[in-house]
Amino acid sequence: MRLVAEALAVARGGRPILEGVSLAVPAGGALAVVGPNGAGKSTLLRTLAGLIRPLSGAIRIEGDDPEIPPRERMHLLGHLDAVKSALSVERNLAFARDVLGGEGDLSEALERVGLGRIADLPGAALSAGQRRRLALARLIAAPRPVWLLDEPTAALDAGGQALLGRLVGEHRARGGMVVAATHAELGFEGGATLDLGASAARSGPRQSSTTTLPTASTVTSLEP
Ligand SMILES: Nc1ncnc2c1ncn2[C@@H]1O[C@H](COP(=O)(O)OP(=O)(O)OP(=O)(O)O)[C@@H](O)[C@H]1O
Repeated sequence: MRLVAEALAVARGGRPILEGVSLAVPAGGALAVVGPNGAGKSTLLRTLAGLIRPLSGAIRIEGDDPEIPPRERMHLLGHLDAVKSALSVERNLAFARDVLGGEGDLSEALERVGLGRIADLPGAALSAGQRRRLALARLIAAPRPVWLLDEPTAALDAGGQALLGRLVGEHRARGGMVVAATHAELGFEGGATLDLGASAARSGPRQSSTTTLPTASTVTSLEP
């Protein structure tokens, strides 16, 4: 499989944000999307995820069943971790798994992200880092080949960041693809970078950005 976006142009609120943005992420590949505040990193991820319709351009997953829309192959881990306050941690995960269509074991996923002991706690009681860990559990409980991660280290402690690194490494080793918007160094081994531009916050839409990535054979797992 290969995630491909070609010549994306995206506007928000009637204002052009992205123009001529192309990328390609092969199986096992990782792409860090960087740029200053307002550059359009989240906009790009939301567009890839099918939440924003581009003005022009194309998004596809090569090598996949053409009948399946790309968005159904993607996980978006956004700024808002979408935790339902009244539901327990485990019910939150069950809900997300049902919506996303996964079959992963809930208890295993919660153990993996360090939330096993608070599976019965209501979502409202979670700290910011715990909410983020619950979001990571969704990646495990409902496996999908493309992970779109928006500032994935936000609110995570050192252990949580190491966990994220291991999960990403395992996902890539299985042939999964990762696109991460970030201000931090994520250390994705063998990954590529897409820079949405230094003048982003002040001027017009991002100029054409194209990146290609190493083939899967050159991409190995990520060290924690
Ligand atoms: N709902 C919206 N309506 C109109 N404009 C929006 C909307 N959401 C974002 N924008 C604008 O789109 C531009 C890109 O925003 P985006 O959130 O994609 O940037 P970003 O690179 O992720 O920024 P940050 O590093 O601050 O998270 C900004 O100028 C922002 O004001």
